[in-house]
Amino acid sequence: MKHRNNLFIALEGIDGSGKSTQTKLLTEQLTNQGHKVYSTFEPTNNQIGKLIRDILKGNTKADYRIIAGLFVADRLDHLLNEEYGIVKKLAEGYTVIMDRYYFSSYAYQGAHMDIDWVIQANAMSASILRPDVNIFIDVAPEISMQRLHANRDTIELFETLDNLKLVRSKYMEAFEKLKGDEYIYSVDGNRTPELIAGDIWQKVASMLT
Ligand SMILES: Nc1ncnc2c1ncn2[C@@H]1O[C@H](COP(=O)(O)OP(=O)(O)O)[C@@H](O)[C@H]1O
Ligand SMILES: Cc1cn([C@H]2C[C@H](O)[C@@H](COP(=O)(O)OP(=O)(O)O)O2)c(=O)[nH]c1=O
Repeated sequence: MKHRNNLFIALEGIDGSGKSTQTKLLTEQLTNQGHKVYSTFEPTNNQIGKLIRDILKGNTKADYRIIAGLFVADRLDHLLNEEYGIVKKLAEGYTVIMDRYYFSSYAYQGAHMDIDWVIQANAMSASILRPDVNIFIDVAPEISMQRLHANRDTIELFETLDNLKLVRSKYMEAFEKLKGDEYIYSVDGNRTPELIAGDIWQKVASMLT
């Protein structure tokens, strides 16, 4: 395991698993400890990410293979953009927290097509930047659906119980396939935000110099 002053951390999980909540708590914790933090998310709010969100809302129709390709393109821009790219942010000494990265594609696009194809399609991103740790917030699909319905007006394309169950199983399949290449830390997300944040902080702190 790497011990560094600034890390590249990816948070993963099904919809409603608490990634945004934990990104916020981890950002606060790291900032309090004096780290420079850049927290960001995929799909992005940039041009390709906006097109993806439009498709997810059902406003624009696109074949699932095109959606997979758009996520690849959005991710490469997110890494390489000269203004806001993550490669640049890491070089500037920021710890980068990503709310979703390529494991989201393996799980969500892998639910609709050959997972090995999705992994291949993302090989360039993986060769540019692998997270120091992929943190998987593991929540029962039934619980995350309850959270989404309690807190949201709109439910997106992938947010049905059957799909969340399928996506969770695809995360597991991808973790198993890539366990030799990737560092994966799974945390029980069926608890209070504070308990989950405590486990995540312990893990991250143990990786920092
Ligand atoms: N551990 C938790 N227990 C109960 N509710 C939670 C927990 N974590 C987040 N929530 C709530 O569930 C909803 C989804 O959480 P969010 O952090 O937005 O998840 P994600 O980013 O993974 O979709 C939000 O309304 C949030 O306040
Ligand atoms: C990054 C990524 C997200 N997605 C999907 C997962 C989500 O359903 C949707 C939007 O992501 P997000 O805004 O993170 O939703 P949530 O906060 O509910 O988790 O995009 C993919 O299908 N593939 C990807 O590579």
